[in-house]
Amino acid sequence: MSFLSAHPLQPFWNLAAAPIQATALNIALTRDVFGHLQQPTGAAEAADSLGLEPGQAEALLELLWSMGLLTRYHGTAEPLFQTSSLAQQYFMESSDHNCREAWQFRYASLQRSSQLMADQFQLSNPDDEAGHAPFTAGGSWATAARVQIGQEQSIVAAPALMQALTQLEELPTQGRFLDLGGGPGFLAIALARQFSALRGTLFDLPDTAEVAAENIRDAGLSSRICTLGGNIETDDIGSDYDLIICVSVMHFMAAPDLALKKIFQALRPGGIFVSAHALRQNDAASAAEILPFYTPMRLQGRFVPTQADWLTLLEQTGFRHNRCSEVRNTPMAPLQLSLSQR
Ligand SMILES: C[S@@+](CC[C@H](N)C(=O)[O-])C[C@H]1O[C@@H](n2cnc3c(N)ncnc32)[C@H](O)[C@@H]1O
Repeated sequence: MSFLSAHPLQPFWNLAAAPIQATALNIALTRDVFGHLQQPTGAAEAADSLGLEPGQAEALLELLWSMGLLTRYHGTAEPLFQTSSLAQQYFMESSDHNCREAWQFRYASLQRSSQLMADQFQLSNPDDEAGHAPFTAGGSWATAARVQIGQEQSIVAAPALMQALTQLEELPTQGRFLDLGGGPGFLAIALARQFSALRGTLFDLPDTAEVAAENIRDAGLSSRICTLGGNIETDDIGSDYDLIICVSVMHFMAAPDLALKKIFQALRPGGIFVSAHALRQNDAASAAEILPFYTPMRLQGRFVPTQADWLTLLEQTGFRHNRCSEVRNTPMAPLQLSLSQR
């Protein structure tokens, strides 16, 4: 089941992610990935022959597969990757149709032109704190919650998620909810507005929880939603919740299995856990919607599991009735909304 079609901003999120795909192709051509993958090869073996770390190779090969440049087979132990007929035809030196140098020339010259254009219009490089993605060094979640994630959540994510949540029959509409890693708080605000018998807690890092508290106060909902500042991995997140919602937060957990156990224990028996995260998909077209945005995170060692691995982890934690549906009109890429019961 999937909720709605893509957001009108989708082509523009894609534009922002296109440099990741272009960089991946440039890496592949520079390191002769297509020459090395003439036979179906696993990521570990490819890593060896390409001089990469196994995790690096896996993330790169999966991204190239989603771009139609590799074919992926299901091997017995791990997926196998082989140069696709398209890459064979256009990106191999030995081919009569080789366009490898042509593409790299255009790539480099358009990159230079883009920089020249920015210089001509005196566009400065955003080098201040607000310009950094918060998951890179120097970035701040609280600044992002106030500005960028604030916009994303209030204008795109919260309306999309509310549309999906209100269609879930099992969603508790009274009692206590927790928005774990809730950022600026607009989803918690929307939830409290929609269901007047729900009271909530928003948990996030202390500086970010303060931003949420301001937004909740501005929305006139301080009596129904409280905020709790802390670290999910080390601090108490409360207990006896009827509903826990967690959107795009697990990527940042060093030990996602332990975070899930904590979530499980914080629910009352029978309570509902709704998670919405980008999960890696099995078909190339779906993977192509997600990987340009999430491959850099994988390369930083962040948690971006496959949908199957996520469902297994939920089950191993003790959650029951786990199921996923897709929400397509979210910022950047579709999210998989999973619903589970303690
Ligand atoms: C990508 S944002 C998602 C925010 C919000 N859930 C949304 O969907 O818009 C990730 C959030 O997780 C929070 N976060 C990351 N690591 C955390 C940790 N260890 N403890 C508490 N919150 C954390 C960040 O502060 C941030 O608000």
